[in-house]
This record gives sequence, C-alpha cells and structure tokens, in this order.
Amino acid sequence: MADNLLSLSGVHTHIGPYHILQGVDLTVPVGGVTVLLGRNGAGKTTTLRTIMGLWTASKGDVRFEDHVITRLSTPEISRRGIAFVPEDMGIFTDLTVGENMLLAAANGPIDDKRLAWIKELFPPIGTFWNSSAGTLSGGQKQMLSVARAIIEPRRLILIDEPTKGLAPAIIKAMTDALRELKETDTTILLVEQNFAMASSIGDTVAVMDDGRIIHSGSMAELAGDAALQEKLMGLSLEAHQ
Ligand SMILES: Nc1ncnc2c1ncn2[C@@H]1O[C@H](COP(=O)(O)OP(=O)(O)OP(=O)(O)O)[C@@H](O)[C@H]1O
Repeated sequence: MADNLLSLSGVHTHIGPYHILQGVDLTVPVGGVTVLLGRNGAGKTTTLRTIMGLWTASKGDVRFEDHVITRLSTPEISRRGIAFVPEDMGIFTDLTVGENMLLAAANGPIDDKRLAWIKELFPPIGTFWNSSAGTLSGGQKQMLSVARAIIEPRRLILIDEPTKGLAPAIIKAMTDALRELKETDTTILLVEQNFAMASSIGDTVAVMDDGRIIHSGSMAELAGDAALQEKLMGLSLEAHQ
C-alpha cells in the first residue's frame, strides 16, 4: 500500500441510469507513469473523473496517499495535489496564454523558476505568452493545458489522451516533456490510445474494458509480449471498427 500513491478498489460509478464503472481495481505506484489503455467507451475518462470527484463513486474506495478521498469535493481533491488535464483541454480560448497560466496558479503568484522550467518544457508557452490561446494550434493548446496543470507542484497529474489528433513531431515533443516531468516528483496517470507513445513512456499499465480493469502489470512486459498485446489490444482494435 505504501508504494502506491493512488489506489481504486472495487469502484463503481453510475452516470444517471447508466452503470459505467463496474468494480475498478487500479493502483498507481509512486513515481513514474501509469498508462490506462482501452477501447473507446471502456471507462477511462470516467475513471479519471471519478478520481477527481467530478463523478462520485457509488461503491468502492479511492485512496490517495493512504487517505480515502472517495467522497471529497473536487476542490479538496485538487488541494491535496492532484491535477486533471481533460481531453478537451479546458483552456480559455478568449484569454491570452499568459492569462491562462496566471488563472491556473490557485495558491499564489507564479514561481518564476518554475515558469522558466515550464517554458523550457513547452517553448510555445513563452513564444505565444501574449497571444490569444484560441489562435494556438491543437498541439500548442494541448501543451498549454498540461502547462496549466503543472504551474504549481503536483503529487499526481491525470492526463486524458494528450496526443489525440496530433502530428508525430508534436507527439514527440509532448512525450519528451512528460518524460522530463516524470523525473520530478510528479506521478503521472495517462490515458492513451497510441500504444507506441504509451509504451515509450509508461512504467506500469492497466487495460480497461467494459468498466473494469482486465489486465495490469509492467509496461515492459506488455510491450515485449506480442501475444498478450494481440489479446488485449486486438480486442480494442476490433471494438474500434
Ligand atoms: N455524461 C454521460 N452520460 C451518459 N453516459 C456517459 C457519460 N459520459 C460517459 N458515458 C458513457 O460511459 C461509457 C464510458 O465512457 P468514457 O468516456 O469513460 O470512456 P473512455 O474509455 O474514456 O472512452 P474514449 O476513449 O472514447 O474517451 C461510455 O459508454 C459513455 O457513453
């Protein structure tokens, strides 16, 4: 338990009449990147939203740093050091990049050294500081959304499909930045459908289907086991068609 920063045990989530998560058991070790894979509609986003308190689990527990957070409010969960980068990025397109960054710093002024580091990780943040965020490219918007989430130090960051729809060069830049972020003491839980990217950065992996975790283990093991990939991802690919 002590080695896990976050754990979900037997988590069920209902959205209105729909029973979406059906007993999710997921552990996120301290440090490194845990990747959550699975076909569209498997329940990955619902899992992140349940951790964040945006949906409340109807059964089961979410533990973070050995405290049960299942029924805390989203602001309380955020204050404990968890940040969420949603798939639609959640940036303010009418505001400048700089204003987006300022608004993300909830606990006081931006730390200059940290901001300089973020601008190194994501150069467009500095280059387009005074530009409207709405004018950024898709990849730059994605960088801004991750940059906002890490403007203050975080224990855990939940990132929902940061490479979706991005060109390979941008995916590489994003992957490099996340790799550097994982060298800090920020643990990353990443939802990702791009297996090449996921396997290049993931330390541990969990695969979801139909509201449950159907496989979990080390990423190196899954990346090196074509038959297991076929069994798990083949299932995913079929379901995509
Ligand atoms: N607000 C909602 N109301 C009703 N059903 C929902 C809602 N949000 C999600 N669902 C359903 O819950 C299931 C899981 O959705 P979720 O977004 O968690 O999947 P996902 O694995 O993240 O998929 P994707 O890769 O497409 O984002 C889907 O069947 C989806 O239709």
